[in-house]
Amino acid sequence: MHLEPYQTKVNNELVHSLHKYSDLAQQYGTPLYIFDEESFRERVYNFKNALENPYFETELLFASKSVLTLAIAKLISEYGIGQDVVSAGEIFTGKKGGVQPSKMYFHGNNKLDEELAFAVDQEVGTIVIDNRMEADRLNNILEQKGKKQRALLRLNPGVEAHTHEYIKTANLDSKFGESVFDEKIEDIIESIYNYDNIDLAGLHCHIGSQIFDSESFIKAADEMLHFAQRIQTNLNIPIREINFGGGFGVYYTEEDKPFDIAEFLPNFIEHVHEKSTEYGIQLDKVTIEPGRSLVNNSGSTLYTIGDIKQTVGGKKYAFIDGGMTDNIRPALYQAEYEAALPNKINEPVKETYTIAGKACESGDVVINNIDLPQVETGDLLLVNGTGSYNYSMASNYNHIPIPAMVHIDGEKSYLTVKRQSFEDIIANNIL
Ligand SMILES: Cc1ncc(COP(=O)(O)O)c(C=O)c1O
Ligand SMILES: N[C@@H](CCCC[NH3+])C(=O)O
Repeated sequence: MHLEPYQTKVNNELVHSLHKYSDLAQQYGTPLYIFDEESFRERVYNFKNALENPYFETELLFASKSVLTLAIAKLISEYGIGQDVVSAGEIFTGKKGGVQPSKMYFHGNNKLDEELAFAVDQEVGTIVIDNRMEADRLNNILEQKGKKQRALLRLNPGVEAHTHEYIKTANLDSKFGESVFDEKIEDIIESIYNYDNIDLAGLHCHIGSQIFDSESFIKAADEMLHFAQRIQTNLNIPIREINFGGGFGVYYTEEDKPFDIAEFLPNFIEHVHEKSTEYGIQLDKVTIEPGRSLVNNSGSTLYTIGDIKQTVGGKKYAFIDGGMTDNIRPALYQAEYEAALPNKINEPVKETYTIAGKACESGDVVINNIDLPQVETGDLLLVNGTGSYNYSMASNYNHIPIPAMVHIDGEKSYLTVKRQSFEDIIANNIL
């Protein structure tokens, strides 16, 4: 078996600060979600820079389903980016953290009446209508309140994105949006446009998540612009904004080859400009709403190794004090991660381990077969690339408390989410 030098297994962005981790573990305990503000700021800056252009207004929105806490919401508002929300809960948290509702885009395939009413009352800037029934319900709510609401319609452009089945969103049977291939699509758009209380500003699409083929985004843009031309020509309805969603792939392991956003986005914007000019569409605004690619590699999770077990079948387990309750992705999507032992960073690789969590579930494995130096009880294990869809998908299965979260910024660290207590877990129980 050939084992590579240990350091190459570590995501570059976090290598420089490996020495900090034992201090953080001492101060905050483990398991611990760690969020690096410096790299997040840098990514926001790169995205914003790459969107600048002389043709139309652009806005960067953060898909807050990927991770949302009051502290993250505060950063979003400080960095002047908008928020993609998918529930009244996300609107509530975003606003509490300082995001202006006018900078929110409200998505979701079954927004409840209460949620729509809440969004309208909070003066959420844009509601992304998912389907014809929702448009009808929204208009009724607006009529009752005597209000007008800016909206986009979510379309499914039918672009095939090569990603995990569960995180594809634009195949023909997707539950999201209305299809451009629906024979009633023009009627649907016309009736939404004609509602007195809905200001239909344009269209939205999102073709899936963790996508590495930049061509898929170009194809989706072509489809959307072509469709916008059809709507403009056949219905005389102007499309002023297109929101192209998120979905840019990120690095988890060596198999992932993300494209460079700073290179891709200016070309994408240029392409959108050229195509919209060719089709005679006067776009005022273009929006994108990445989640994962803004935060994933700013996040890591620090665990403590507990027991180590050699099975009769020959597998060597190193158990951690967390697992699928703080990171469901390996169990849900066979997602892969890299990890390191911060206190043994210079030691040579010794053995292959399976990193398993403590939940009562055989599938509670965070990393299958990772080569590490000799792992001992009490070692710290740092799993990289957990900044998105980890905290936001955490659960209390087995009544395991959700870990604390700490933000680091250079030498500074501060707690942003307290570790759950057992009392917190049963806070809503009634005896
Ligand atoms: C509508 C919408 N926008 C944005 C996102 C963010 O995706 P990602 O985190 O892959 O950038 C998602 C999630 O897939 C989504 O459903
Ligand atoms: N939660 C998924 C992505 C879903 C994106 C939201 N539509 C993940 O962890 O990869």
